[in-house]
Amino acid sequence: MAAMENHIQKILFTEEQISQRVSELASQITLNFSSSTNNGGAPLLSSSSAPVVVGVATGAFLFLADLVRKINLPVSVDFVRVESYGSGTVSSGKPKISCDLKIDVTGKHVILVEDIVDTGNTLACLFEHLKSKGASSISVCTLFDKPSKRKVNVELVGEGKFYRGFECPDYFVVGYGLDFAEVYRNLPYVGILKPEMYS
Ligand SMILES: O=P(O)(O)OC[C@H]1O[C@H](OP(=O)(O)OP(=O)(O)O)[C@H](O)[C@@H]1O
Ligand code: HPA
Repeated sequence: MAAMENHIQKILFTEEQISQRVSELASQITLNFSSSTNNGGAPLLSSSSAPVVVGVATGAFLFLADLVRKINLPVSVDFVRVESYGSGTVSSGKPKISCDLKIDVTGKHVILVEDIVDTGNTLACLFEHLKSKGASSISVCTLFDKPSKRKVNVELVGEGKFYRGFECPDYFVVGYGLDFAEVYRNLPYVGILKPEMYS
């Protein structure tokens, strides 16, 4: 067994389950944004009306990379960096945007891609930010959703939709982008750490 696997108490979502669900989410997004199709073939959506897919760094980097490769639309891709957990397991409650978008999203459909929505603080902060930039719709695509921990709910903007991969039980989870103190993001699955790894 590899060293990092010895740190894991339990796997909650396997690599195969994640891959399958990412494909399903990508298909839903492709379908929802395809206004017309070419004899059942590729969507005719123009690149100017195709969505801007914004990954929330760092956690969403793997999910974003896997998701966009399965979306059959001429999307643009960008990142925004927001931090609120530092090296702990509890939200500071005050997310900070430490790196802004490169793409101008004025009048564009934006899909925010998150690894996890937990308290909702990060999403709420990003929604205010994107609304102030004039995005015409804001959707969320999160691989994990922990509704039991929610403190803030966001109201979707325009035709925005909420795409959710899995409901996550009330554990602090790591892997597939999710970290504890910046470690474990490169695990291909998602699980919980042994209690001794927090000390
Ligand atoms: O709903 P919330 O309680 O706000 O939590 C969700 C956010 O927390 C994590 O980011 P974090 O601040 O740890 O930064 P990271 O992406 O660099 O790990 C995660 O990647 C989400 O962006
Ligand atoms: O469960 C979690 N794991 C890692 N990062 C997180 N950020 C919010 N919730 C989590």
